Amino acid sequence: HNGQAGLVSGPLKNPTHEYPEEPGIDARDFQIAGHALTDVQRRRALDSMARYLTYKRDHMLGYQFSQDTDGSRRDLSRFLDFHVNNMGDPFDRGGYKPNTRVAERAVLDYYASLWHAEWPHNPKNGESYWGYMTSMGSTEANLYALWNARDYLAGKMLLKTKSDGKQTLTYVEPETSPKNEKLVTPVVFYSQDTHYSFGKGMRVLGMYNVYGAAQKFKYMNEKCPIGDGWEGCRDGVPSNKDGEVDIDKLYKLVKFFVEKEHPILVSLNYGSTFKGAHDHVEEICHKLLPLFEPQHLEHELTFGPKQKVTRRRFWIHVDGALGAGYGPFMRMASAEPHVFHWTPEVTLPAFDFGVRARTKKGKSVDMVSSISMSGHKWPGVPWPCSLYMSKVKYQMAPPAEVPVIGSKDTTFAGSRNGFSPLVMWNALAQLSYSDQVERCRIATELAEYMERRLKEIDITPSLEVARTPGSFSVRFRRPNARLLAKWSMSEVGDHVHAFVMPSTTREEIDELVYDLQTSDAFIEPA
Ligand SMILES: COC(=O)[C@H](CCSC)/N=C/c1c(COP(=O)(O)O)cnc(C)c1O
Repeated sequence: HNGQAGLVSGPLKNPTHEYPEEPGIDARDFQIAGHALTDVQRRRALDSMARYLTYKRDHMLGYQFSQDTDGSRRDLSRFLDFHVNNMGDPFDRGGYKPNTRVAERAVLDYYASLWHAEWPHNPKNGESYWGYMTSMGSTEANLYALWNARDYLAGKMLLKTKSDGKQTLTYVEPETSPKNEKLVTPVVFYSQDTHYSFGKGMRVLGMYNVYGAAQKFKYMNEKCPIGDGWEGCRDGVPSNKDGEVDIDKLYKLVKFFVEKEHPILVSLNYGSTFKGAHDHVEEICHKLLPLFEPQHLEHELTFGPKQKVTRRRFWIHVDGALGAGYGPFMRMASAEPHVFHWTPEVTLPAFDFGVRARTKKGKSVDMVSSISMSGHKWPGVPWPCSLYMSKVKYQMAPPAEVPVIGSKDTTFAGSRNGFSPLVMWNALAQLSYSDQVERCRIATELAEYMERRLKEIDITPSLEVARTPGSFSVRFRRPNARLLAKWSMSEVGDHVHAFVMPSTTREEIDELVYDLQTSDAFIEPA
């Protein structure tokens, strides 16, 4: 239509843009313009979408999205009659009353307990947890972790609680001068297997990884502390073949930047994107703590106006987008096989707020500052959402009390999804810890089954099947585009992965194995 006022033409019938098409979906059925579609037109479009999604749901093996939606439609469709919005801090009442904060807080408490945080949230207790459910996926939770860490490490504003329990904003801004710039410029360490959205977050926040910091602060003319050279750190800290961060190289790089007086931000994967690997969080924390003593542990920063604040100058974040959802239950089963009647193939590393290390003087230090987890991966919420969790003592100052929403707001967004907390709550409320362990057992057995069946496929060249122990991701050589689309495969180089989730079935695996044995499975049509 020409955008003029008055009569407008009907929907365009011949799209001028060549959008990517999906078989079974005709873009022309979905075009909308000046005239409303008839009910028949709308229903035809929606029916075609339902048919398309049904097929794709039943053939989705390529992403770590559980396809079971835990009865959300059955139990929660009535809530689509409400305009819920959890804007503001989840622990405030907030001015917008159609909200589901009580469910959000219950979900946060559930994971705070599983992740060994002090709960319930208590603004007067710096050691107690604080967190919120995001409107985006773990990309938002990781972005928030980077932002929280950056401002904490730079000595920026923090929520403070006065003796009378009232929360005030203590304005702290480091008295930086050019010579002090390094004091407030954190260097971000993460493995090369880290999700690409982490790099997005760093660009948004103007933060530096090892390579960027070496460039900005002109360390490139010094010998890189790891053999790979500075170029070898461009995309993060090198990983091993299983997708876990190389601990020795991480240590050497962190040591280099501690000695340069930078604050240190380390993000560790727990269930990495492609290989489903678990960084050894507890071992890494124990190895790094001596580097942080004493200057990075109790560092006094002089702030204006003439305030001194003691801060840590390191932050350990755990990107548990996938693994923070199952990790607690896998570790429960490993710790008490007699209770759960199953022992996982490996004991996954400790990863949460319960990880502590001892200083040289024997003082016990809590090491993990924040955790992110996607709700739409292991738990099965049918759209992107996540949890961000940290501690009150690290919580950033909100913009001053926000009268318009009747709440302080330390979350990232303005309006916040209030439906996700309800879906998460409903999913969690149906399952006991034993049920959760059973989900892990079934998924593990299916991952082992998939690995075994794929390895039985005798083709040349080999399928190169691989699975990191303890991972639900089975990797193999990339098949043709038709099979990639059929199974929604995620590819890295000339390999793909199939992720086994609680919704995966043996039938799906058998059909995938059949497909991979067809004569053209690895041949692209001319
Ligand atoms: C190829 O797989 C992906 O890109 C998925 C997102 C789609 S679900 C697989 N992973 C997202 C992800 C993210 C980003 O989470 P989302 O924003 O929820 O997609 C953060 N951290 C890790 C370790 C991740 O694996």
